[in-house]
Amino acid sequence: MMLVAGTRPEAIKLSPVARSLRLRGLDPQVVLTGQHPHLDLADYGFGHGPHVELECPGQADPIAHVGAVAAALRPLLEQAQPELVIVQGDTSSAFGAARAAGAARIAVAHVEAGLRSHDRRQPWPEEDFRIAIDSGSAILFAPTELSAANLRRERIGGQIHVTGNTGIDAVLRASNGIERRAPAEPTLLVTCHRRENWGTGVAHVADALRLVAEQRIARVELILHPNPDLATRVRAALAGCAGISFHPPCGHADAIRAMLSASLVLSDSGGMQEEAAVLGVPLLILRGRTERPEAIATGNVELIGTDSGQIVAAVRRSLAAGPPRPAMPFGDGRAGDRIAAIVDHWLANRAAPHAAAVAAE
Ligand SMILES: CC(=O)N[C@@H]1[C@@H](OP(=O)(O)OP(=O)(O)OC[C@H]2O[C@@H](n3ccc(=O)[nH]c3=O)[C@H](O)[C@@H]2O)O[C@H](CO)[C@@H](O)[C@@H]1O
Repeated sequence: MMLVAGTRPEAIKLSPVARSLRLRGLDPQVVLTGQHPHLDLADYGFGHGPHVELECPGQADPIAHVGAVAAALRPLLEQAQPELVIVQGDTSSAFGAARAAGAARIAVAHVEAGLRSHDRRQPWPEEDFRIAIDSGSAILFAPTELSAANLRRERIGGQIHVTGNTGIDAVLRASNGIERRAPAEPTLLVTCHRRENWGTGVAHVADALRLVAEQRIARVELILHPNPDLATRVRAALAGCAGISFHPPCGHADAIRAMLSASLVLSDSGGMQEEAAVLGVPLLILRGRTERPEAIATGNVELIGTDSGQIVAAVRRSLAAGPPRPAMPFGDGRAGDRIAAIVDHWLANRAAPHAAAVAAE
């Protein structure tokens, strides 16, 4: 069996699966596509095991990257002949791996299946990629009942299992022993990387952050993305603005520590919406739509978009409100164990027809 990951969030969300599979004696072959080059798996809870590198760095054109990953993975699949390829989420790495497996007639299991914003342009290309991965998967691990309902509505052919999101396993592990620490002065933690925000979105967010810092509404701590082009763009948009500190991308435990030390998080990240709900940290989503209405329903997370006036107003409102309570709409932290048990069962039953044929000879 093979696990394929390309980006930081895939490493974070596949590490609980890898750990639970290993505990069952099912040692997956780990393949890194290289979408986030120099991804150190140990920074994201994956441990130091052996892995194969495909050396396909992320490209400006995500469709081209899908093709590159599929082409690079295909010979490896032909040689290793895994029974199952496990992918996670909605990246070009995940879709490229799923396509290569499909072409080689190898079954695909999709972790975090069924997330839908119901708008193919927001987020693009992720909504397209996850729909395509789901439609070709034999096993679909839906994090919530709502994501399973999305799959049933689309009459997806594979087995659907509601397992919880493995990101919750990861955040509970990473936050173990880290206390929520209210900062002495109001502090915003900011991340912004979604493709639909690369143009005017980043500029509007930058305007809002400049206002927040200049009017001393809060201190701004901005974590840059591993994509160097994007990091340069964000830095340039905020150049010369006092009250804003830039930080390089960090490991998962440090990211969780930063969330727990902030008064408020502003982000277009998907995983941080799930984490904010669990950690009881308020988060404003810098996007027009979300595929995680469960996070909004907790009251800890609010969808505000990228209009600078609305961002500043929402920051003021949120800072004035009391801190929210932790909420667990995405699972109980045991998704990895459930997924490993289902994979184990699937592998055993898949082997049955062959075993029966051998026994009959
Ligand atoms: C459309 C959409 O929502 N798609 C998502 C997208 O991922 P995303 O938007 O969640 O991606 P990021 O924001 O990059 O990562 C977030 C994670 O990184 C941690 N973090 C952050 C800064 C840092 O310096 N160090 C860190 O460790 C942070 O705590 C959190 O755990 O792809 C995933 C994979 O397929 C999907 O699951 C997922 O639906």
